[in-house]
Amino acid sequence: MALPRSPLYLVTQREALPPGVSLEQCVQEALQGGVEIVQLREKHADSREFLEIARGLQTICDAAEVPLVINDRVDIALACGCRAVHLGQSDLSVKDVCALMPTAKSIGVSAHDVSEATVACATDDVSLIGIGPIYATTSKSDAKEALGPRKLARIIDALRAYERTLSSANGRVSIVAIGGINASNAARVLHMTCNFDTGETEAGLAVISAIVSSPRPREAAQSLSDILADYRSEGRSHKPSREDLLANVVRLHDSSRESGGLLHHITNTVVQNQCANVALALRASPIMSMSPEEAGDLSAILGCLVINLGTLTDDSLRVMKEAGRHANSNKKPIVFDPVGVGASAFRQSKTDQLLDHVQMSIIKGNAGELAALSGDKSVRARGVDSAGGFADPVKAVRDLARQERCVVVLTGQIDYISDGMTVIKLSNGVPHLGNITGSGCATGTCIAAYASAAHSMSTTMRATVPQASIWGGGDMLSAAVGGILAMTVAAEIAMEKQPGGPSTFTGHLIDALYNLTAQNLVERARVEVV
Ligand SMILES: Nc1ncnc2c1ncn2[C@@H]1O[C@H](COP(=O)(O)OP(=O)(O)OP(=O)(O)O)[C@@H](O)[C@H]1O
Ligand SMILES: Cc1ncsc1CCO
Repeated sequence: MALPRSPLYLVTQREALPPGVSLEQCVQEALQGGVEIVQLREKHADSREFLEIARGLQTICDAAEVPLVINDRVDIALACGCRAVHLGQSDLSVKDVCALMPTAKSIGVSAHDVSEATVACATDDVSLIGIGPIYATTSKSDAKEALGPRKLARIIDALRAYERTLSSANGRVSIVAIGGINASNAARVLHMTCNFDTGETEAGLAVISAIVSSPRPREAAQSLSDILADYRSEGRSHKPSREDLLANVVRLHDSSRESGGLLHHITNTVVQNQCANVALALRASPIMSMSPEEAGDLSAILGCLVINLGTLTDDSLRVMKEAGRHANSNKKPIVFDPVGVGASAFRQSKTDQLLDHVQMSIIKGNAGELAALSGDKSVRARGVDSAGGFADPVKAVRDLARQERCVVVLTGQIDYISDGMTVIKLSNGVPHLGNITGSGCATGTCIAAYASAAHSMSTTMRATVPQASIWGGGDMLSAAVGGILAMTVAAEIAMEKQPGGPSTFTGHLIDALYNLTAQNLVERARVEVV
């Protein structure tokens, strides 16, 4: 029986069953809900009891045509006629298991980092690797530090890159993510494991308590199986042309003028007023709220959340995490502006925490900020400003979009936008934008206004990146193009009013944003799909 590639994988734990429920009942129901592999894991049973349970589950799994895997105990697997085992790092080696069980059909191995994962996949004998723990878990007493979905993605990327170097006929190993996964965090895990070339997840989900401890294991399995299905069936849509993009921007512009959304800003104290005025000029409704207590209520009605790191404190980080969590579970877009992230170790480490916790839809920053996010030391930052640029900005935005699985916007004299596949170059704008504080922050507000429109039009406008559609609920690539065009084209119109300096320029800029038409955007757009 071949293993499914990204399976819903149940690991048993009798101690976690609700009172009165037998393991057989639980597994039976879980199989009806869509579980595709069952692993029998018994840490406290004696050998005879273990074998008896294994035989019972083997019968149930055979009837459902689902593979049963025995954790750790090759002797039990041999005795019950099961030819699949799963091994931890301190269990028997793969080589020893192959010697004991030459007829093994499937060997799985647990891994916590790139080195353990690559060692496991170097041999033809391993067909599945379980990577974890992804989140903190109570199901394993000796569990290592939680990896989080971003580290999981990096391990999978490294593993797949390593597989490509293998000259043997090794097939691609199946991967499952394990540790603290449940219906509320599963989509984030799958989002981060999506392969950019196929649009499908590279990993399945292994769960213990989310199914075993549920009073309704069939429904619990079914909801996880439905989430997985979203990440298997999404086809990748075509790369948009310049004409497609501009047509999308026009639709977003018209929609936002008709009914602008609510833009919840968690932003810095320097630009609050300016961003609220920019939102109003674009017919959106701003609300600057810093209370975690109301983040849930706001999330239910908002069009887009803006998270801006400008004057970060531990208190504001708490609000960002709480609002981000709500926005993610309500599938609302989030625009993240990592202002000055490279300026201090404090900002860098808090940003890492935030990105582990919240899936952004769009990240917008100058070169210094984006270089800090991607760990590129070649671009320097000066506080909140950038003191240089990328040697290859096209590659920089594409790579960061792939790393963070979202749309990335690089601002500067030339702006670049990528969803990880397509890169768009925008050359509108005027130098005065660099002479007023917070023009980048206000650009984040412009992008949020178009992202809100994209979210509300998500049923009619399909995203180019399937996984972005899950988190932004709409075409975030076109929204980013719309937001940048709005700011830079309005700035060009403002300059034509001949402002005396940065202060009058700011006034003209708000007026130009207020009077901006879709025709202005299309006629002036200097946009190129690279
Ligand atoms: N020299 C320039 N010529 C044209 N457009 C520019 C220039 N400098 C900035 N812009 C535009 O200004 C907007 C803000 O980008 P910028 O890179 O200045 O943000 P930032 O550094 O994050 O700003 P801040 O920290 O003040 O908020 C972008 O839309 C960008 O296109
Ligand atoms: C100057 C400044 N300092 C923190 S945020 C901010 C606004 C521009 O990013």
